[in-house]
Amino acid sequence: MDAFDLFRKLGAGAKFDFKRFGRDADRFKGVRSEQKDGSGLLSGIDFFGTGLNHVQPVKWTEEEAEKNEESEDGATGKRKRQDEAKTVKKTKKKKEDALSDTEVACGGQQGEGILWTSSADRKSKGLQKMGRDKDKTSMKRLKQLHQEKVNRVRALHRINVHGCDVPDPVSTFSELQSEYGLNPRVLQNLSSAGLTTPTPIQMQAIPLMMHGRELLACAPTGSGKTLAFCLPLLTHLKQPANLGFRALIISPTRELASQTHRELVRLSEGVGFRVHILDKASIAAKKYGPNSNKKYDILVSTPNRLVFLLKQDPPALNLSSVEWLVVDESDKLFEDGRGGFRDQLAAVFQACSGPRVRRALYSATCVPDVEQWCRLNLDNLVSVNIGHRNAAVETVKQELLFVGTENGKLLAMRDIIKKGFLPPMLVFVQSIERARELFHELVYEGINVDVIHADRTQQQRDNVISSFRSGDIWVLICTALLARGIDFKGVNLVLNYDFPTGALEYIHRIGRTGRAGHTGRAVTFFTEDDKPLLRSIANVIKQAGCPVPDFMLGFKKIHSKVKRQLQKKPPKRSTISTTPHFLLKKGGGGAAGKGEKRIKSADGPNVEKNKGVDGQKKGKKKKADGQMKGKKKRADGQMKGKKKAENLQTTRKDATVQGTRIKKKERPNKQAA
Ligand SMILES: Nc1ncnc2c1ncn2[C@@H]1O[C@H](COP(=O)(O)OP(=O)(O)OP(=O)(O)O)[C@@H](O)[C@H]1O
Repeated sequence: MDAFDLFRKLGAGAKFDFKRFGRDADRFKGVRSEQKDGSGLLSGIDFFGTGLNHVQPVKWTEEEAEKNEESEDGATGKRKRQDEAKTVKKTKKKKEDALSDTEVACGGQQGEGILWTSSADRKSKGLQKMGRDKDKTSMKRLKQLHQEKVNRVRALHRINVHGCDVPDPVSTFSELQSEYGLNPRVLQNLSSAGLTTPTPIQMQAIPLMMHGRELLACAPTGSGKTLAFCLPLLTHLKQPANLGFRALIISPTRELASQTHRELVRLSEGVGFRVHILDKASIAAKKYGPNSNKKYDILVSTPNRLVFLLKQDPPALNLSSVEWLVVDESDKLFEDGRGGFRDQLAAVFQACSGPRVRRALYSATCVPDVEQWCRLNLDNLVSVNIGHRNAAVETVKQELLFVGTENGKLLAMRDIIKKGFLPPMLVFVQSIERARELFHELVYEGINVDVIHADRTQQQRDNVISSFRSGDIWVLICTALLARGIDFKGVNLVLNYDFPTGALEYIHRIGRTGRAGHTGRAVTFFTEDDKPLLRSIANVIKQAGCPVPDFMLGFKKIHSKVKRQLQKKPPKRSTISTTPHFLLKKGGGGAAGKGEKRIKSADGPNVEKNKGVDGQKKGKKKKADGQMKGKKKRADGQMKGKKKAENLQTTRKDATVQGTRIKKKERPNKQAA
């Protein structure tokens, strides 16, 4: 027996993989059988060119083998039959595939003996069907891999999305240029502002808005929501057009509106967009009324001013060209009753009557009411949440401090000042009256302190804000007016002198520090009176990873009705003031502000209703904090003018005021009203 015979015998019955070993078969000059039937295909091959065909017929496929075995069994039964049917189907398919493969492999040259083609040849001739299948599979696989990558990015940045056909998040600002046509000049403005990488909310919300999707976005305080809605607006509008306002942004306070306005102006520098903010109603009516030239593109406003203009006859503003309506601090604007803006918002939505209007709602907190409204009213809504909903920002170190009584608060506050703190500090109180009282207590401590609330004139408010930004004021006492959206760079400490009226207000208040990745600290005083809300605030603190005593978490949960009541009407607290009332009145210090006259705003009664959030008091006679008297004005104890001494009374308090003023002179407050 020669080597060939031996090899052939050894190889008898073995399957030969022609796909893999086509070259070898070629080398050994295999001959193709003329039989078309696959079963005879291999038996016709003379592997070794001996002219003899001793090779045992080879079973065609494993399936066929199985089939044969089954039929030999003679097994019956439904399941078996089903299995058989399946197997037959599979076999048929495989056979077809094999046949077509064979046909391709044979090059269609029948009757000339088998001409084995190499695998390279077969590839080149294209195993078309297999190729197509392969393409499909690889496309599917690629898609799957891409989705996995997108999911990983979202998980990494804690981006949660709900909705269909959500575009992929972007990871750089330049992607916005290449994929969505962001104006290169805007990109340049971004980088000049030092903004290089998008924050998580920007990564996901910007592509969504670029695709024209209506959106409910919820992301922590200081996480860059403003940019997340400003960039898509600028891209969508492309360039200035004299069509009237095409984008509208509503903010709950005048301070926030002007901050957003500034941001838009900065971003669109060099592009030419006309970004406006509603100022005085009378001027606005002329500027934007029916006879205006419509040379404006983007409007930022508080709801009250806007509604005031819309309600004029004829309306002093036309919003029918609006293509994007953005509601910032959406949960605040959806609040109804006192302090809320629901009715005004409804009027604004109605006025944006154009067929192409898209809406986006943003906030750091989200309430079920807003979510439900969005589900019912927005088109193909997508909701985006970054991290946990309604959670405090994790970059703030939060503390709760029991201070016993109202007097205890003042002592604790003085203690903070005495021990030393790093300015700037924001101090929140629950009412305008308490803001004044605290101011008059602290102004004698010799620190740069000022106060802001809705009863101060717009000019005073603007001055206070810019002084605080520039570092002239170190401690700023405020009401809820500054709780939302205001972006003071580098606030180091937020002090909740009065307990917040709920968890959401707490989240916004403490969010004035620890912004854009910076760290901050928040201290919250509490007394027995604050027990009902202690549990929910403690939960927020715990969720952010800060320690809270366990007993607080165990307090009884209060009914949501009680919560709502507390939100609207915080507990009555005894006065902060340590000076008898009659002395304050006599001195005109106005701690209680009793001498103030309430003056109706040009914005109508709603402003009055919403004081503390969106109010500007106007009129011929203005008195802020009871400080202005006739022509002589004092801004919360900081007196100006030549005849300051006239205002000084012979009270202990006024003597101290004088002392404070001397200190103030050492650090002149340029912006003081
Ligand atoms: N991509 C970015 N990279 C770095 N800083 C950014 C980026 N985007 C925004 N910022 C900065 O982060 C700060 C906070 O942004 P912004 O005021 O938009 O926060 P916010 O999410 O609207 O907060 P709030 O809920 O309190 O209104 C701003 O000073 C802004 O300039």
